[in-house]
Amino acid sequence: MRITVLNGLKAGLNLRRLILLLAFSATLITFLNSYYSSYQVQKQQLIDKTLENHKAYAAKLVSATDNFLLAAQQQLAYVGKILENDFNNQGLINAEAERLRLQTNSFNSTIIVNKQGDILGVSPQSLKLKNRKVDSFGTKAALSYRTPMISEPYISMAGNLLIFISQPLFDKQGKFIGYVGGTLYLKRTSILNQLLQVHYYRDGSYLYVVDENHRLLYHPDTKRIGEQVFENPVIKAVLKGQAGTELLSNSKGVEMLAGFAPLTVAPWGVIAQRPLEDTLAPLDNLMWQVFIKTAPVGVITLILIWVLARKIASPLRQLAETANTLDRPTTTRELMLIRSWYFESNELRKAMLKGVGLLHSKIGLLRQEAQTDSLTGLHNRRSFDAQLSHFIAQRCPFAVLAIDIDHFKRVNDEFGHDIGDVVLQSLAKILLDVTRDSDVVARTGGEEFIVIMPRVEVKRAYQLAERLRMRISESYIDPVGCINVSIGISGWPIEQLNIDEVLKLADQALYQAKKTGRNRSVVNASYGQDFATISESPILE
Ligand SMILES: Nc1nc2c(ncn2[C@@H]2O[C@H](COP(=O)(O)OP(=O)(O)OP(=O)(O)O)[C@@H](O)[C@H]2O)c(=O)[nH]1
Repeated sequence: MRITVLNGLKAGLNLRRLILLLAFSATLITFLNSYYSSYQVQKQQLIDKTLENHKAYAAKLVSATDNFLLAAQQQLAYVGKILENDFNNQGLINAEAERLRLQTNSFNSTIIVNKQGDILGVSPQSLKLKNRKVDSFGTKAALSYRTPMISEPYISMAGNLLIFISQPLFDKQGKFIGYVGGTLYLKRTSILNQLLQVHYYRDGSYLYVVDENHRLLYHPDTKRIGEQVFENPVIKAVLKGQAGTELLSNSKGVEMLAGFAPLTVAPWGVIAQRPLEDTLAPLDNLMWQVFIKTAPVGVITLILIWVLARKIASPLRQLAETANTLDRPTTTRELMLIRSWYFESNELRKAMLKGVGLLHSKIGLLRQEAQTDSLTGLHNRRSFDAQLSHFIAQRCPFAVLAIDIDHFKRVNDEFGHDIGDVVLQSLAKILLDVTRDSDVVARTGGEEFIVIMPRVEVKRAYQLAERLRMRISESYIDPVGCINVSIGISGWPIEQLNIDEVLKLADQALYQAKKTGRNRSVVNASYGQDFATISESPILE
């Protein structure tokens, strides 16, 4: 039973495992939760910060580009001022075209055109455009619109993708006489892409510029310059004149954090963006560092929880195990040895100790009651049998006296049953008084008693029986007076005799004593004729 219970405790759920489960899961959930929420908060902060930075970055680039375009237009206007009074001076025209390109480095090429579209001046000369008629989209548009202009991108007569910035020329009367213009190459080195490239970061951030036709005017991937991009929410927003931030998927499906702003001088938009993955890469590393730093503390915490769980569960576990064996005599000592170091387990142990004390005293009482004759306090039949078995098991020889009160019915009849009980109690006292401590005195029936005398031979038993009988017959029992008893004697061991036969022999001898006149002791005849003779004790009536 004990083994089964212990196995049950080991195999199934127990307090220690429950505490461990609870503490482990609470710790793990707390750790994961704080780890996850800290990751989420930091991620959001990083995204917000990156978006804001890129918005500011786009705005800064817009301002720089606006300034550049304004400056470029001012330079053209200044050349116009010089030429309007002297538009027939070919030398001046050549010199101004050259100065415009080389002095400020704003343009890749410059041209000065009359109102008929004849190219009067060009720089660099290598373009070989002088005296030719304008033929490209931008140069023709400048001729027809006659206003300060920034063209959309187009392929020039010389085969370059470019934009054309122009300023109309008017004479003193305000009549249109031609224009001065400069190109910015989009795919080759120009002041514009130098300006934008300055802000190229190595952290994965990049920017691009689009015009009103969704065409890329600038992009770090020069192959894409000139490409039109329509399915991009940020481009749509910036071309509507909006500035802001957005987390979007680009044309290649890559998640981007974008800040954007529109130009004021041209219908263009600047978009600065950074892949989300690149933005979050340092965070992943940071979180890994946090994990590495917190892991030892986490492991130590789990070990502490494990140790504490054992310590908390240990006394309760021992109490639970002991609770299954409360009837064992060693239980109290086992309970005392349990280290109940906290209030509840200590109270439980105290309660169990109290319970075990009560249980043991109750068991003792019950055992005593179960073995005692309630009227006389002598051994009862069950206890007598047990004692007998003990002697037999120990191979201890003994003599048996079967004692019966003579004419006890008369006592009952004359004095009543209660007085009869008093007589029985008095006889029990006399028997205890006369016999030795090692003898077993039992009341086995109404007025029948048996005395077992260990290590006493039958002959000696007869002498003792006689002494006993004499003592009883001399004892005055109020109000009955003196009573007599008859005693039958047998002994063990005798070859071939078992215990029932020994008792039967004692009974037979008692019957013999009654039959031959009562108030006498008779040894069973099977112990020899001598005993039969000596047992003819006088009848005292
Ligand atoms: N007071 C009392 N009487 C008991 C008790 N047990 C048995 N008796 C009585 O003991 C008497 C036994 O009577 P009998 O068996 O006739 O024996 P006896 O009168 O002693 O006569 P003999 O044994 O032949 O000498 C009966 O009257 C029973 O009622 C008991 O516990 N208390």
